[in-house]
Amino acid sequence: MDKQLRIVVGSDDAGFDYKEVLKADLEKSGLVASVYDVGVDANAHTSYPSIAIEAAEMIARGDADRALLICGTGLGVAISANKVAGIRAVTAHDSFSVERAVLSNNAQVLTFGQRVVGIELARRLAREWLTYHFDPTSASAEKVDVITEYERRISSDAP
Ligand SMILES: O=C[C@H](O)[C@H](O)COP(=O)(O)O
Repeated sequence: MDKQLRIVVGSDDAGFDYKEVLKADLEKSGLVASVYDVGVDANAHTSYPSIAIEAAEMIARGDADRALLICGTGLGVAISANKVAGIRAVTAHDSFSVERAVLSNNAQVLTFGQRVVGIELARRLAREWLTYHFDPTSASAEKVDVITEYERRISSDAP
């Protein structure tokens, strides 16, 4: 099951160093089907919303399963990814929150802040993240459904 995951990684320049380390870890893990990098590249300065929206849209289109996004705090990429319909993105810098982000919230996007969390903790959390899979028959599913239903309602109400 783990091998089926298609992961998108992305960062702004404030998260570039962590993005490169975490991408290499994912590629070496043998636990993911593919890793796709939406940037930034070294010396690039694309802002965090553009990167996060591109990654989130890949998930919304069904081209990827999850995204791991890094900026200075992890907050800007989470806010931006959450603007894409159907996307649930969270910043989580502790083990329990990473677990619950998947098992409670079915969050497809995990974000870290390079200026907030140490690299070894970030690497550990990313490894743990891969081991969790949302159970659509769990008691948490109906709560996530409320979010999905709200999104459906507001998009059908839109002029
Ligand atoms: O959430 C935003 C990020 O932390 C970003 O990397 C830095 O943004 P700023 O340069 O606007 O502080």
